[in-house]
Amino acid sequence: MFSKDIGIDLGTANTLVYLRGKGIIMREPSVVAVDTKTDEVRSVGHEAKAVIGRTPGSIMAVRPLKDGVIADFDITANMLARFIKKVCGNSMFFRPRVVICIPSGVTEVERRAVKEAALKAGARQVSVIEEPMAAAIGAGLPISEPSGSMVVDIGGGTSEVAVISLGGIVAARSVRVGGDEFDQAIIAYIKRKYNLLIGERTAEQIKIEIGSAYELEEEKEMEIKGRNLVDGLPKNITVHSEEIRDALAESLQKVVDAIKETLERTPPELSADIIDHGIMLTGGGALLRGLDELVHRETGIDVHVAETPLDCVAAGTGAVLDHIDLLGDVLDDNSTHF
Ligand SMILES: Nc1ncnc2c1ncn2[C@@H]1O[C@H](COP(=O)(O)OP(=O)(O)OP(=O)(O)O)[C@@H](O)[C@H]1O
Repeated sequence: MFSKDIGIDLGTANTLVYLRGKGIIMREPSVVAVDTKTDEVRSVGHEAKAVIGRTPGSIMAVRPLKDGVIADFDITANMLARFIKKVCGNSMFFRPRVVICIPSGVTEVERRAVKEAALKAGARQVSVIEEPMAAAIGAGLPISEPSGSMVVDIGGGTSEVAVISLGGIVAARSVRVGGDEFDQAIIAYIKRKYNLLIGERTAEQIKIEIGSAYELEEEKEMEIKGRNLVDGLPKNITVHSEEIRDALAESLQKVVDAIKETLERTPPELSADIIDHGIMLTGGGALLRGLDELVHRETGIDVHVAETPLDCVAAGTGAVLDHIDLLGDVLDDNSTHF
């Protein structure tokens, strides 16, 4: 009754925390600012993201998870601990039970490492849930029924495609392509075409403001600032949505290919269900304009975008906490008790 059970979506781009009975209570970028002289963590989340690309020599903004894997374990553990403290307060009197969702590409060693980090941060019991399963539950798909559902979760570091039936993953594919690669593709394009160097934050802004996967009814344009590689001076240019679509095409094709490969490996009865129910897109990448249309054109199947794509995974971990009796089976069975 007093326990603060929490669900955590530990993503490469964002970390979200769900508090049982309350809903999502924290959304922060998975970024840590570290003082390289003392190895001290200065700040995490929004505060740390604001300094990316703007840090003085001794302070470095790090993203401890990259491409769907934990690039720096100690910093990930530190970040997780700070986030858990933030939502549970400093008093660890009522230590939380934690359901944590991690990218499905992580190794067994990393999975154990994340559990350990959560325990070190004060959790009483830690269970892990696969990302596409959490996304499917969060998007409201009928995962427990004997009917096939397809979910495509496009995050920062990875895109996960899965077909789920009877509470289990029947076919799945994970590719290390997501919002980060889209941003890098934009940086490379602008550099090649305009000799202009832009930062990751600008590239993400361009993607969100004018990026698209399919022709737009009304094409858009945006003025951007960067550093001219010819004379080294700051420069403004105007970019158009058609150009950004070109820049993104190759990366998007990798996501489409992963969907097609998963469909090819799906048992025929479940394929029939997917044709009836359509494909569900979740994760921040699902917000890219026209992505549903592109996937529809390429597969011939109806595509739906989840209502709040960025929240699906966290909402899914929360639903498991709220209905542990019904959904507990989707957790890995060897939860770690302290
Ligand atoms: N409106 C938008 N259009 C396109 N991309 C967006 C939009 N809003 C957010 N994104 C992108 O979504 C990504 C973050 O999505 P999300 O929070 O689902 O990832 P994550 O769960 O942290 O990553 P992963 O699943 O790889 O661990 C970022 O790359 C961000 O730029």
